[in-house]
Amino acid sequence: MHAIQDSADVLQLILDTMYEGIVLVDQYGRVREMNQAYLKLLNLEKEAVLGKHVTDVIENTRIHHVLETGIPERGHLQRIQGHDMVVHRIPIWQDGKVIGAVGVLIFESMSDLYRIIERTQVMLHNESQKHSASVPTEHVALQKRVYTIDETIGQTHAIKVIKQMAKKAAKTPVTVLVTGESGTGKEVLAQGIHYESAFANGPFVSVNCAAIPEPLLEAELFGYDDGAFTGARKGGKPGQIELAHMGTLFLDEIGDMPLNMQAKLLRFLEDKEIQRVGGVTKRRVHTRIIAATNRDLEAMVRGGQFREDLYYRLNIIRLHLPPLRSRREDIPLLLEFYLEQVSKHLNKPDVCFDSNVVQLLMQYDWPGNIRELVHTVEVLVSLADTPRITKHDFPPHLTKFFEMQNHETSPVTSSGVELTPSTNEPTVSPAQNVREVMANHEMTVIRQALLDAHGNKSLAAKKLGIHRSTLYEKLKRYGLR
Ligand SMILES: Nc1ncnc2c1ncn2[C@@H]1O[C@H](COP(=O)(O)OP(=O)(O)OP(=O)(O)O)[C@@H](O)[C@H]1O
Repeated sequence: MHAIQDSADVLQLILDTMYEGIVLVDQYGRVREMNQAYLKLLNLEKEAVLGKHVTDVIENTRIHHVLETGIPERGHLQRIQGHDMVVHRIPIWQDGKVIGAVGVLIFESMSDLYRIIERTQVMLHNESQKHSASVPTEHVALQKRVYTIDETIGQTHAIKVIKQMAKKAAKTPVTVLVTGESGTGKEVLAQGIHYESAFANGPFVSVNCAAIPEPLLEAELFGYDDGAFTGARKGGKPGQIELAHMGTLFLDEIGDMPLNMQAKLLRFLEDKEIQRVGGVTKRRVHTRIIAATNRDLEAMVRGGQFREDLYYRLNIIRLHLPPLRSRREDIPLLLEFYLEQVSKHLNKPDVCFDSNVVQLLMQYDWPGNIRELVHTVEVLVSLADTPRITKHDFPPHLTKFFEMQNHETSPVTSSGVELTPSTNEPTVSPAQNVREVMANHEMTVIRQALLDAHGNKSLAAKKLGIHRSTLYEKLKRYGLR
């Protein structure tokens, strides 16, 4: 890896790595910098934009107004190339004068926005639940629960069985292990259990064990006391376990928890007591644990990467969420639900799917499961030029999937994508089994996503609608780098 030369290189690298479009203009509104993401979206070369007035480069921009007013505009909608995009326009002040402005275009972050909104709702819900202890019960009844088990979408037999089991689990305080591929709804189900359990008045605390660097995980989970380490906050800090007191602790990606932390978690499960890092006293914590993973814990136990005793402690009630491709009848329900949600959010109430689109999407494999479906609906709705979304609006990886299917199926109609399961079964040679075909397809989709993301794995994972750790696993499995 080349050493990064100086701060200018670092800045350029940061700008060009971001997937938000960034434009910098001087006090006269002339473009001084535009990053790769923005250039790619506008389909322009950097040389063609530098020095030009921003109004000659970006449609419907108001960045020159921001230069005049000096007032930032955050989260505004701007129509570019027929699509509504969310932008920030930030003036740069120096010595009491506006010397330029930065425009940030967040053109692919609808799902991020929704996730923030979802989290805020959960936080608000938790807050209101905390305060509700002192208000009359009618107020509690009026509270809108964010996710109940019944609200989660799914009518297939497998899902109905899981919902029934989840309801039973909610009535007990025991540990639940939720398994299933990334994006199948493990956290949604965990929230459903929480809000229907005796812990519902307490907080739902979610910890992603894969997202926290190993050295920080202990302090994050168990908290720390005053002076536990250099830079430790004065007065110490409670850990996530303590914060989940009287509520639910959701340990996501538990399979990624390092062995030494597994031992500490096991001790907590046995004693129900925690000791903050650098602390001497023990604190009793009453919380229900729901753990989740997309990894094969049994294989990890056999391979010595996951403690057997912890596995048995966690695996008291096991709920396995099947991948979306094995419950295809739920796809139209999910499409309908998210179409309504997204079109409301984007203020495009008339948008609908061509019936053929739903039929096609039912045949897609959804490697990123429901998360990928949600993301796809967001992309389709936000980029739709006309109210009726057709197959021509599909993102490239979907079009490619159906082209491949067409290639493998016979006969195909003139439109090329009129596939129905009864008439156009994929022609799979006897030597190939379904698993092989699916793996080949998955490999192609991943390769394409990596190419599209110029090798940036986080971006590729985002495009695929899967978690980064899942992408790494798949790359390893397929020997891709
Ligand atoms: N049954 C469902 N009904 C409606 N939306 C769902 C359902 N299940 C999941 N979703 C949506 O799918 C997305 C992914 O769900 P969730 O985060 O629960 O998946 P996960 O299995 O925990 O993923 P990961 O393993 O990557 O953490 C979220 O946007 C969620 O709202």
